[in-house]
Amino acid sequence: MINPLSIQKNAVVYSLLLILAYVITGKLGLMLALPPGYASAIFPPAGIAIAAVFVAGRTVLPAIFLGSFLLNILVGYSAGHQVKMTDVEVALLIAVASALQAYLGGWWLKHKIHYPTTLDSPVDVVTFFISAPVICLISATISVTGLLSLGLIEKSLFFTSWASWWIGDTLGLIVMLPLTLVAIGKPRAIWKKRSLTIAVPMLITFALLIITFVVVSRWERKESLVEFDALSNQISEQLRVRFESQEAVIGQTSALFSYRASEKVTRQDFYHFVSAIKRESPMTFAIEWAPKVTHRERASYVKQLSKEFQDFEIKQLDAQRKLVVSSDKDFYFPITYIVPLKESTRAILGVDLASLPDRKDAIQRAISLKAAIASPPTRLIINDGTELGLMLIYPIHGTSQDGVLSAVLRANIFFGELFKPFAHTVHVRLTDVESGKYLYNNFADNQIDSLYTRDFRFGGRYYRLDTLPTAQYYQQHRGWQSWNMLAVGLFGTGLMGALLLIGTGYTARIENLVKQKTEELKDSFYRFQEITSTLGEGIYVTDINGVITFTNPKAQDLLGRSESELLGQNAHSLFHHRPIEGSSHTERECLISNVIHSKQPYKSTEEVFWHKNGSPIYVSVNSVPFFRNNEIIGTLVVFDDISDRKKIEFALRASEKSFKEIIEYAPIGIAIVSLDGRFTVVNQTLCNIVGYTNDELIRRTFQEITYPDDLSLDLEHVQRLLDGEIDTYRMEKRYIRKDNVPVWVQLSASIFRDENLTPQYFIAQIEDISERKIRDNEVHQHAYFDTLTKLPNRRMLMEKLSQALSQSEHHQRKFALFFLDLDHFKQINDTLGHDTGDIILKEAASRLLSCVRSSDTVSRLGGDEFVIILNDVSSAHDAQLLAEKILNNFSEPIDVNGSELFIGTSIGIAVHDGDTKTTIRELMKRADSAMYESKASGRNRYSFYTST
Ligand SMILES: Nc1nc2c(ncn2[C@@H]2O[C@H](COP(=O)(O)OP(=O)(O)OP(=O)(O)O)[C@@H](O)[C@H]2O)c(=O)[nH]1
Repeated sequence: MINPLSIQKNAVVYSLLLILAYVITGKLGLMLALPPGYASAIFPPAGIAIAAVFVAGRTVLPAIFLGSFLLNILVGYSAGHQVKMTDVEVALLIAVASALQAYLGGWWLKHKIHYPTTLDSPVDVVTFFISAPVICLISATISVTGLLSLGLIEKSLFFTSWASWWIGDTLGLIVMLPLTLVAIGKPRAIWKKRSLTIAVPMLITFALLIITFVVVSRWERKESLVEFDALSNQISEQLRVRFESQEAVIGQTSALFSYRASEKVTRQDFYHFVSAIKRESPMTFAIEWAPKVTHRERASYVKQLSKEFQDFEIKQLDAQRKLVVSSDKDFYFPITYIVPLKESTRAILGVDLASLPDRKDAIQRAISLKAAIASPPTRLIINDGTELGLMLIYPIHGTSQDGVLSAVLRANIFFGELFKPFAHTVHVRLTDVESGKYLYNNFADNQIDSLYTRDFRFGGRYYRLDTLPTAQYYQQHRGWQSWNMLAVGLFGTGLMGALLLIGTGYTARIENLVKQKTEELKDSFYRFQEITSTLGEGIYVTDINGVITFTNPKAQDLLGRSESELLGQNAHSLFHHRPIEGSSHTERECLISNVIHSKQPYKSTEEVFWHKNGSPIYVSVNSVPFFRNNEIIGTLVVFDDISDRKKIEFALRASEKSFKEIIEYAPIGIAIVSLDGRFTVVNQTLCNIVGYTNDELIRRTFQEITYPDDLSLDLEHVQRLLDGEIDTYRMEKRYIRKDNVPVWVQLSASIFRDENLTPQYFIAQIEDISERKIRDNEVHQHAYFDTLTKLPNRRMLMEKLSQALSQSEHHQRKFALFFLDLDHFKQINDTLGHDTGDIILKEAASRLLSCVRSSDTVSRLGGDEFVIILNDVSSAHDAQLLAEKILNNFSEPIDVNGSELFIGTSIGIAVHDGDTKTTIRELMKRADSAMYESKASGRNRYSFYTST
């Protein structure tokens, strides 16, 4: 919690400090001012004040006002030792101007350069530098105009005063703002740091500058006073001459008395003689003769003088300095002769010189020393009695009358006339050393010390001549070099400050940036290290020369080398210089290292690195170039141990090889068939089965080489496989060999699906079953067909009969069963031989077949017996037609080895009408019995079974 009381207390302390700083730096600044006036090359408080407003705002204005006021009062006080009303007015005026300037300047800077500021950007610093002289126009203009209107500076000095004021404030601001900010500015950390980098160099430069300025300005002042010294000497010399001239005047006058030693010097004599001398010495106000008159002689003396001057009396000054008749004294020195004698001097005739103590003293000394003695500065009796002057008194003794001569000198005239021509350039002060009284003084009130002093002895007294250059002299002889040097130097100091601000700001920023970046880098390095240390992949970083600069623990582990064994080594030479087989490759040929040159990432699924123990490590590698500012600076290589994968690969390759071999050498045909039916992999056995070479076969589809009759069933199965209804199927089918011969095979097919159960391809196993088919056919033939005639045998007949019977019953269709027995066949056999008999039998079978439709069945029951199933018989008539056709056919002779033979057949016909109760056996029996009927009826005929 902030204590409001402590804030107030702080505010008071800060205000006091600001006032103190203002007054002290102001006083110091003014000490550098060139006389006359306020022309200081630097006025630090102006800068402090503006900086204070810039930092703290307008709350500091009262302190600035007070500081300025006190400073100017102090200046006025030290000048005059007492504060006059004008001093107060000036101080108030300047305080208002200073506070206004500080307020507007601080506000403007705050507006342009936001506070808190590090004041280090060139834009801010230039803004400050441009703003400073503009801001400082305020106080200079207001204050100097004020001083002019108060009559404190001459019109002619206005511009130089204004300019030096303005420059002083500007330089004060330029120099002090950075220093003030160093002292109290925020951000504190930055400004505090700058006390060494900015404040110290600036203050040292500042101090050196001031020392140089003081030395140079002293020298310059000395130079400027050369003329003053000459003038002072001139004045002094003239004064000496003038003093001596008065001694001469009095000496010449005394000669009159020596010359007329025995006679009385008459007024006439005196007038004539002294008037000539007086003409030669116009600065002498009057030359007087005052005889010594004793009290006893007083009456006669007065009486005698009264003849010339009515109401003559010996007079003296009373307490009010009024001339009254002298009181009685032992003796008197009444002024008797006076040149010039005019209205103003006539009044002092009769005045007893000895009635005034200082003059009496001089008279006595003159008489005793017998020399010209000057009186102390004294108020002359002439005019209103206020005028200062002195008298040079010379004793006359041993002549007709004793007395004193006195030369009266009016200070204003006597010295003024002398000093007047120098008045513009030199202040003169002439002091009577003994009394300390000034005979002449045109020094200013506040000037005490002189620059030139000379002592004189005149009339037995000591006088001191002091001279001092006037403001005008200074004005005319002012050497601006030192001031200019100081101003330029201060500007340079400010400029140096500015450069230091920019420089230190830049340095601080860079330092901070470096610090921050270092932290970030450290952070990111630790993070990087942390991440990389936990990674399953090996990582190493190389510089542009392929030298390792970083490795992670996994890389060290995989390569079997410690970090120190890896760092600083060339990665390629150390563990990637040769492949498993073949000769070593150079780093330039190495694709991982070549990333440096190609500037493109390189990815390899398989590379070989070498373990320290000499064993190969199979790795996948990702080599990425590192760039900084578009310049490649190295590579980051991430590698992963793929030994496990490699083992599996080897195993797979081996198993694939075995698998291929198995397929290749399998005794059955094996094929991988794409989903659209194309053979993609086939083995030799399959090629052999279908008569195509491997290349020919894999250009074909199974559809192309499937026997057309078998295709639909095959495709049906395939569809069911694809639909997932079945996993495998088996079928016997035929392919068409390359030579167009169908070949029977047994196909076993399955489908391969990926992990998403999406069908990928078919796997087909194909077995050549041609031989089995033939065998089966033969067996079938034997089982169901008669070997001799190739007609269906009894077994087949029975099956066919069964079918016919069921179909007949099902469809309510009729069929007819013919039972045939060749007539007298035994006889043929017996006479012509068994072979002939066989021929007859085959011919009979052939003729029977030629009489029926393909849908009918002709079978040999055995011996010379045949049975025909005549399907779809609409009536007995159909059977009758066939019977007749057969008989007719049999009527044709049979050619056996060139001999014509005739054979007849007896036919028995049983027509089945769909009666479900009738069995095969019954039916056969009926046909058989009908046949017997035909035999019995004479053979070579047909009979229908009748139930009677
Ligand atoms: N050549 C030959 N003769 C056979 C074969 N099978 C049976 N036979 C003879 O066929 C003759 C059949 O005679 P039968 O039908 O009994 O007598 P048939 O001479 O035909 O007189 P009918 O039937 O009364 O006209 C027998 O002599 C059998 O030996 C055969 O496969 N080949």
